[in-house]
Amino acid sequence: MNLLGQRAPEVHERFKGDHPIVVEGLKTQFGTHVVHENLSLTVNRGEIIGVVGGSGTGKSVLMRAIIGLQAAAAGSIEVLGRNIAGADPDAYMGVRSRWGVLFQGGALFSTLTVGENVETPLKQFYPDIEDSLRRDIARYKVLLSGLRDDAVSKYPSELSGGMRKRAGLARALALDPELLFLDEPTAGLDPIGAAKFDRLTKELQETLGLTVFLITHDLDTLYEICDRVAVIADKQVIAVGTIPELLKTDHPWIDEYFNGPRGRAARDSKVRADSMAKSMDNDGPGGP
Ligand SMILES: Nc1ncnc2c1ncn2[C@@H]1O[C@H](COP(=O)(O)OP(=O)(O)OP(=O)(O)O)[C@@H](O)[C@H]1O
Repeated sequence: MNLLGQRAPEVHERFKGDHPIVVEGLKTQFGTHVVHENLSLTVNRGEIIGVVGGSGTGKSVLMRAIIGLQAAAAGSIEVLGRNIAGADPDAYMGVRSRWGVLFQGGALFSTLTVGENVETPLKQFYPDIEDSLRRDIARYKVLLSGLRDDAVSKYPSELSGGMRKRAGLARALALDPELLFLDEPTAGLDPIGAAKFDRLTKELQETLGLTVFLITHDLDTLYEICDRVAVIADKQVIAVGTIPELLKTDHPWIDEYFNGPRGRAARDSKVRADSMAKSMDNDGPGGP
């Protein structure tokens, strides 16, 4: 306990197991409206898993259940080896400090500057950190998220949509998380901004060793950075695998999603990008 009576997060080692998220037999519902029924999903450590599905199929509710914000009517949810559904408040706070979340729209506090937004989780979980150190950590996370130094003192209303996403990402990274949850991070961004955000996500995953749970409708994101994709339909995860693996399934939604006009365009653009990268590699630095 610190002087304010708050419990500091327990000291822990990084999770070394193979599966930082294991959901089994999950049921969620609002009144009589059942969103998930017997849903299971296992996420591999270090991967970027894309989560797709039609509107209203329960992608965000699944994320909220995994991070303990949505009660499960049945089933089990294990995050970083801890049972989330039945965790007591202390155990929950201990594991809660080990993930970061970028909600749809960024969910920044509008009355706080970007820097203060990023400082918020640090204040909550590490209230004993000195002010100047906390400010320095926040500034570092802002830079890590690809914003300029002067963004630290700006208010969310002074930022573009893309910058707000990066500010939300900086806050999600505040506690050096092992898991990063991103809910439609490229929604509303222009294609160039979206591609930059994708690259940033990939770089962070690789350099910080993150596992990323990424909800998206963006086919380019799936092709560019996701190791596997989980498809939600009919209240369950109906398939999970690499895109080539998913293409072999004969579910009509998966077929239409990946083989429809947008799916084909995303695939063609990925093939073009790969072949350009290959020819640049072959030409080498001295090539034409
Ligand atoms: N707090 C809530 N109260 C009642 N129903 C809710 C609540 N939150 C979500 N729902 C319902 O749960 C279902 C799944 O919602 P969710 O937001 O997870 O869908 P989604 O797959 O993320 O959709 P989208 O792709 O449009 O963002 C929807 O029918 C939604 O109306």
